[in-house]
This record gives sequence, structure tokens and C-alpha cells, in this order.
Amino acid sequence: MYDDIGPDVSESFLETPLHPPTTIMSGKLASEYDSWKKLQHIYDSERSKLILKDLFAHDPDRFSKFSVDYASKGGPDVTMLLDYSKNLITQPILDTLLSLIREAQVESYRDKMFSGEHINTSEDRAVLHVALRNFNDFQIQEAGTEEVASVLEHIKVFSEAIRSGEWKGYTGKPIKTIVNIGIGGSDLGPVMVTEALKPYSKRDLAAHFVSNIDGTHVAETLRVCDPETTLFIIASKTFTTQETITNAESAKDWFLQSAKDKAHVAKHFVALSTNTKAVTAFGISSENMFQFWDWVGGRYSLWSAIGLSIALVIGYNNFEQLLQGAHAMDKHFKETPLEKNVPVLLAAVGIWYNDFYGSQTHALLPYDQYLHKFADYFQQGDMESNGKTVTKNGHRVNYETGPIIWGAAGTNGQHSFYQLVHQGTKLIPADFIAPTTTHNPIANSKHHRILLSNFFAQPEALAFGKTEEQVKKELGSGASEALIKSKVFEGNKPSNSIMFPLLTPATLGALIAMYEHKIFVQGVVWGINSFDQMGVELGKVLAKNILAQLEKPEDVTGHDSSTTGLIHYYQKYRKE
Ligand SMILES: O=P(O)(O)OC[C@H]1O[C@H](O)[C@@H](O)[C@@H](O)[C@@H]1O
Repeated sequence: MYDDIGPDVSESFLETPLHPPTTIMSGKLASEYDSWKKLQHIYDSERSKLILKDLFAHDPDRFSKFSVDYASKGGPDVTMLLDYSKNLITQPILDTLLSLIREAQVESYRDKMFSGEHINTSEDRAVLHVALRNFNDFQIQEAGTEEVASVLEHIKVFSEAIRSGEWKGYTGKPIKTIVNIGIGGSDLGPVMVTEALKPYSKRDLAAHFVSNIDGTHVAETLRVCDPETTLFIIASKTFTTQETITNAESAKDWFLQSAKDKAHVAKHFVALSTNTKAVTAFGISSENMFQFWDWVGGRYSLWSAIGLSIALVIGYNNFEQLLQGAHAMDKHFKETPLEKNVPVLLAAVGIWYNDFYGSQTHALLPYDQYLHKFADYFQQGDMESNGKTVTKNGHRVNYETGPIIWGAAGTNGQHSFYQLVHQGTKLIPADFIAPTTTHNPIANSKHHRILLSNFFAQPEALAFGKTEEQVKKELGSGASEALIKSKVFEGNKPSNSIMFPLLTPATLGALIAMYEHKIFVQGVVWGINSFDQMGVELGKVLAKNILAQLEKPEDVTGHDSSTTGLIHYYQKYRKE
């Protein structure tokens, strides 16, 4: 059916010599690539034939053709199945998507990332989260990478001292509670991973995460803490983030109300940062500082010292397993041909919906309660990376870039938003994620079987729907036309299914790295810099200006009438 849109495309691009980087710097938009134009043509002319029901009916091997069995090479054993057969693609479409990825020189950019080239051009930085989990494997040239092992050793020694009770608080008691104070990349990764790996956690060490500047967050957390047995981890790459520094100051004040002597801060406060000067100025000595480097992006930093709270909760060995699982995925991404490369395939089908079908969002739907923060985590990971309108060369894109990421743990989502996914007007591609085995096989794994039956059923229902004939048959004669129509599921809604045996630290590491690289591939195709975050700046600057105007109504100047009206309302009704 699709012979005319030919699998030869990818080969012809393979034969095309790679352009030197300067050609890319001249600023081609993704929409100017030949394979992009070809995809547009395919979409326009073939879309009506892309019906999952037919594609499956015509090809009994569709599952085996469009699925990959991932197995780690080296490090802890991790296996994972990616089934992407329930996507609105054919082999020629996939080939053309892979041609696009080649034409955008993703492989060359990938190698630049792994070798430490400064691919974060706006900030002139390398992008080396892969160096944090490298274990001397890839050759990476960048200052700081030689210090990774010693920081890991510091994390190991410190986390063991806390976990064993050897580290004592100012009254000689062991630490019972940790409070990570950080926001964005200095919060979401540790929150997500400590939740995901709860079965590996030290249950008698309570972990809290304070991020929001809203005083409620720190106040409610301190309410359940004992200053004698609490360790505060101040996590901030820059150590200038208003929320984190304000929360940290309030935590220190609270602590000193009991401890009195500032010398006791050393036993109860540590810092994770790249900014030694600011850490010292805060009152934390450099021995209690865990270093990282400017080539670690905030949203890619859970592998760095920012992961200290993870190591404290699950133990250093499990933390290292997480890193090794990610490293094996890095190797897979670096060395596997595009056709079998899991992050590349996810990126390819994502581009198909995002840029040709016009899908605005992408749902992450883990059927694992431990992954309930997974979508939150990748909201930052994906949206802060690829939510850009301007290419690296300063051109405005004329296509869609990063999708809106959202989701919730199954089966909760089924009882809230799935209605719209099944029968709404929007096309919402989704990733269904599940372990074959649960950490909690209660009632003889009955819960897990029910959970998985839903995990299998939902993508099937989305893909194949329910026809009017089926509904009529079910309802029998006499059913109104309106009732019949309301029960029809159009189907043809795409999804990926990702399965693995058990959510272990190494598996989670691989899963996170897989999505990181998917984001990377898409960013390169769109020509954007996935590693800066200029979009978070403007609001911060305006807030700083407004903060200085909050006292008196006459100070409120320079705003539109709406903003002025809102501030005046606050000034009228506030109670200190
Ligand atoms: O770790 P920091 O420096 O406190 O930054 C916290 C967060 O701040 C901003 O929102 C962004 O830059 C994020 O990428 C970052 O994760």
C-alpha cells in the first residue's frame, strides 16, 4: 500500500555525507528537511489509510516488527519491552521518521554530547549528565568529570554514616529525618525516585521534600521534625534560587531556636551545589558541601550530588545501581542502530503526532503506584527542555516543538480523564508503563493481575474502539440513535506500551535515561537548545520588582490595570 513512499528514503540519507556542523549552524529549520516534507506528504495523502484495526489485520507480524526487547549490556541486568506497534505508522513512515532523525544529524549531536562538546550553545556549556553515571567507560573531556568518582565516594561515606547512626546530631542522637530543600531539578528527581524506589528505602528514616516558597510547605514539614534528629539538605545548583534560599533560611532559624549555637549547624545542614561561595556565605562549611558542575543541567541532576537524598533513602549501593542502569541505557542509545534504538523510536513516533497530527500533549501513564510522580518529573524534564520557539540559530520555528507532558498512575486516571482520551475530540498519544511483577503481591497478586488487566485493556480499547454495529448488537432493538452513538468508541488512538519485570533501581535508571534521550533526539530534530531554560527568567524578574512594591498602594507603578488591580486587592485585604 505504501510502496510509493519508499523504504529507500533512509538508505539514500545514509549515503548522504554528513554535513559539517557549520552547515547546521547556518540554520536549517526542521521543516526544510527533505524527509520532513516527505512526512508531510505522507500525512496528507495517506492519513485516512492509517487505521490500526486494518494495519493489524493485514500484518500478523506487526507486534514483532514494531517492538524492541531491550537488554542491558554490562552492569546490572535490566530488560524492557517497548511495544510501539499501536502507533499510526507503517514501515515506510517509520523509515522516513528515522531519515529525518539522520538528516537532523542526531547521531553526530549525540556523539558531541557524549564527548563533552559544548552543545548547550547559549550558555556555552557541555551537557554531561551521562558523565555522572559513566564509571570510566566513555572517554569524556571536560573539567570536573575527573571529580565525579570522589563526589560519589563522599555521598557513599556520608550516607552510610547517617544510615548507620554513626553521624550524630548536636545532642548526640542519630538522624531520623531528612528534609531536602530545593525546587525544580533540585527537587523533582529526588522526590520521584525516592517514591519509585520505596521498597528499597530505610523505613525508619523519614524523608521530606520542601520546594514551594509558600510558607505552608516548610511550616507543615517542620511541624513533624525534631531539630535534634533532623538533617537539612539544601539542594540548589546555583544557590541563588529565591524559594530554596528563603526556605533554607527559615529552616535554619527554626533549628537555631532549639540548638542556639551556630556551630551546631554543621551537624544538621549540608549543601548540594556548584556555588561554593554562596554555600559558605549561608553558613555551611565546604566539608559539608557536595559538589557538582555547570555541565549538569538542573533537570538532569538527580544522578549528581542532587541525588544525595536518594542515596540516604535507598542506600548508596542502590543509588549506584540506579546510575548503572542509566549508563547501560546510555550505551544502548550511543551504540544501537536507530531502527532498534529505544529512545530514538520513542522520539520518532512522538514527532509524528506532535508535528503532523497536531497532537498537543503526550500522556505518561505508569501502572505502578510507585511511579506516581513520574509524569510530574518529566513535565520539567521534557517541557523545560523542549518548550522553545527559537532554534539554536535564533530562527523562529514554523512547527510545533515540545509536547505538553501530563499523566497519572493507573488505574486512577481511568476514573477521571480517560473519558476524554477515549471519546474526546483530541488525539492524545500515551505511554503505558508497567512491571510484570509487583513489590507488593498481596492477596496472592490479585491486585497486580487486576492492575495489569487494565494496563493491557486500555491501549487495546484506545486502538480498536467499539463500532456502531457492536453497540447496536449489545443494546438490542429499541435503543435510541443517540444512545448508540454515545457508546461508540472511534478507536485508532495511538499508544506505546513499556513493560519490565520489576521496578528495581537499575530498571528505573534505564527508564529515566530512556526518556532523557528521547527528549534529546526530539530537541535536535527541532533545532532547539534543549539545555537552557531562559523561559523561567522573566517571571522571576517581574516578581522581584513587585515584591518591592507590595507595601503601599502608591508604590504600585508600571503595571497594566489588571496587575495593578490585583495588587491593590491584596493590599486592601491582607492581614499580616
Ligand atoms: O538548583 P537551582 O539552581 O536552585 O535551580 C532550580 C530550578 O530553577 C529554575 O526553575 C530552572 O533553572 C530549573 O531548571 C532549576 O532546576
